[in-house]
Amino acid sequence: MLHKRITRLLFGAAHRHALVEGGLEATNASPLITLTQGSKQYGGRAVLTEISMTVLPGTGTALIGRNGSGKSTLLSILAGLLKLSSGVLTCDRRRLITGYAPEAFPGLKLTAEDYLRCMSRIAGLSEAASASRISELLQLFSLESSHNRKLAGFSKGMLQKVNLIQSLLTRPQLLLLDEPMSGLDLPAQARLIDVLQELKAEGTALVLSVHEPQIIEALADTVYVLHEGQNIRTIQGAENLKSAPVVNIVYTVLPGQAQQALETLPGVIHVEPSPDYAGTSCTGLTVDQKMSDTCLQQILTAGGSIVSVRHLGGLNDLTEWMDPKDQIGSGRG
Ligand SMILES: Nc1ncnc2c1ncn2[C@@H]1O[C@H](COP(=O)(O)OP(=O)(O)OP(=O)(O)O)[C@@H](O)[C@H]1O
Repeated sequence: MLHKRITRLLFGAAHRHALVEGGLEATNASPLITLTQGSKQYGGRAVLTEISMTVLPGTGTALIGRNGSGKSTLLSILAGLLKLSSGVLTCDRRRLITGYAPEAFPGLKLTAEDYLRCMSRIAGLSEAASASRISELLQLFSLESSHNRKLAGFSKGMLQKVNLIQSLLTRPQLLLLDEPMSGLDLPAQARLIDVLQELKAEGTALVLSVHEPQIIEALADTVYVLHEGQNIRTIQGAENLKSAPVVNIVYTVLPGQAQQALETLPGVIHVEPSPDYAGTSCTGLTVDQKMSDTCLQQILTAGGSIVSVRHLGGLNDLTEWMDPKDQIGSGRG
């Protein structure tokens, strides 16, 4: 009974995706899942309205928005655990290996190790593979000394670690995490970011709901802002996904060597050609705000002229939808 409940709760995702597959084996570049105009209603009340998104392998997608904006609902739909009221969710893989860590995780009567072994069996891991992966992950999250304790006696942060571990057991192609940092201490947050960056580099697609800009900077390529169930804004591009404020400087083209020296300065995020100004070719450079004075000085010293300087807020501009916390990140390393 418990076995069935856990399967439905946490591994329903893989089974459901098998049902909605497109039928063709996808190439690396094709989307893992595509949601087209997905809407969800509860008792006639709209909680998601015509959301469209595409999730590619090796990418990070962040969902942000205030409480009740629809993030968890959207993740459950992507996991295949919740049915759309209208719209279409397609999966381009014959069988998509999906990891899903829901927002709330039950304090079961099983020990952490028994629970994780049970989840590994359901996922089809061999006894040997399961033992070594569980031990590796328990160690990573500093839970090895609690492996024999019952989950019912775990703290919120410890339960969240077990929740994350179960989602990582099979090295998923698609990893859906609902507020993954919730309850984690700073070292655990830093370790989780490292693990997620590694998985992403290996091709796992991440979709996570988050409240912290620093996490977006570390992991996201695209951010969807949800408000009252609608996607009111989509943000892409490294220069737009920095947690600290950035500055965009447009200047007249510099001699090759001077330009190269400028580009190698720390804090430079992005360089691209800019439209001509008064018949002179220009370059646009985006840089961390704290390095902007150094860049301006270097441009002038190299004989360039400054055409414009624009201050961009970085993700902290989105405080309406997120909770910047300076201390996250500082616990890293
Ligand atoms: N089973 C349900 N029945 C009725 N309404 C629901 C149900 N589940 C969620 N909702 C409603 O859907 C809306 C979106 O909820 P959801 O949990 O997706 O928001 P969220 O953005 O994840 O919020 P939070 O940041 O608080 O976790 C809310 O108004 C919520 O009350």
